[in-house]
Amino acid sequence: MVLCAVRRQLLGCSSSCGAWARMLQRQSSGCVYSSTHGFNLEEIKEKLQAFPGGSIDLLKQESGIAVLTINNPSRMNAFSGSMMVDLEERVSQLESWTDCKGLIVQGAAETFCSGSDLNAVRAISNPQDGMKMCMFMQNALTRLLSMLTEYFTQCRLPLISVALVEGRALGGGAELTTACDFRLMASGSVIQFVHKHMGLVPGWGGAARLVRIVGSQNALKLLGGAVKADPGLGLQIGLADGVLEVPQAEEGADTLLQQAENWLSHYTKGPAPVIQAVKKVVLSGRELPLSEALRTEKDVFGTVWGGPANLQALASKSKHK
Ligand SMILES: CC[C@@H](C(=O)O)C(=O)SCCNC(=O)CCNC(=O)[C@H](O)C(C)(C)COP(=O)(O)OP(=O)(O)OC[C@H]1O[C@@H](n2cnc3c(N)ncnc32)[C@H](O)[C@@H]1OP(=O)(O)O
Repeated sequence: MVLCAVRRQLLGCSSSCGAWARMLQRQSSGCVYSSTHGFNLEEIKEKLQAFPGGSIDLLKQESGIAVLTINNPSRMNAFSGSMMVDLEERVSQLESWTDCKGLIVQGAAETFCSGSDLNAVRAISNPQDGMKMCMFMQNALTRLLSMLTEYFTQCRLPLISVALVEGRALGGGAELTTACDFRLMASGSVIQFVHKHMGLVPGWGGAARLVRIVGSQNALKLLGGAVKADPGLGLQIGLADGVLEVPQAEEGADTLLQQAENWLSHYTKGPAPVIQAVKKVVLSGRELPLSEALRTEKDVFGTVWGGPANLQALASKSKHK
């Protein structure tokens, strides 16, 4: 009890010990949902594994840029239950990759993702199972984007991410694009929140993130109208951060993935600790109250001030006396 009182005093936290303990437990688990929400990770993983098909493949490269591929081409890269479990495990792998700087999320076979596997959706269409799948995917995608919430106040995946959208990103696939910092759309591609046509709204956190990306009016139009956002509209409303030309068959043209890596490398060039610090200070500036954001910035600044990259930069400028 004393510890709670001290912690409350130090942090000005007026919450009860119980709430603080629950928050710490959620914070330490790094997730939005925990057992206090009736969320049992192992139970939902077992249920999702019952719907096999496809995979989520992860390639970690020397450059510090990883490539995550949604791989279920026979189903337009629809997310089977086992792919949802794969995704959570790949996020955990990325969180333990200390040299990470960037991530590109793409789909296999020239398309992005057509959302949840409808066969799985039909089988778990009861409210209880739907809620559990929703909480599972929200936890995984919140960690992927390393969004800061009142429970998840530590950036565990400080990399800069890009959704490389080719073909179609529909439903949960559209939501997955919003769990990346940037979206690069190939010519002819479409991002469409088709949820309304399914009698649904986003459940993987896509609505909350979409409002932050395009604003509430544009989000209302995209969701209310199930609007097909092509690259032109995407650029216009800020949903897309760039448009890539699909390379023709001629030899030597950069693939879409190479174009995306070239684009991302402008922002990930430099030592991993510095790039990771950039993501952390931007995240906290975006999502924390000002005083907390300033404290976080101070703390992150302290991790790079006088560090190897800083000292090397100073040494290289020593001739400028
Ligand atoms: C939280 C959101 C989340 C949820 O509520 O759980 C969702 O995402 S719900 C799902 C939302 N997604 C959709 O509604 C898209 C459904 N698919 C389509 O509309 C079309 O397939 C397409 C993506 C527009 C492509 O159309 P087309 O080019 O005509 O190809 P096919 O329709 O023949 O598809 C090829 C093949 O792929 C199978 N497929 C496609 N999408 C899915 C899917 N989401 N789930 C399962 N299977 C899917 C489709 O059935 C075809 O298979 P075969 O019939 O065996 O050839």
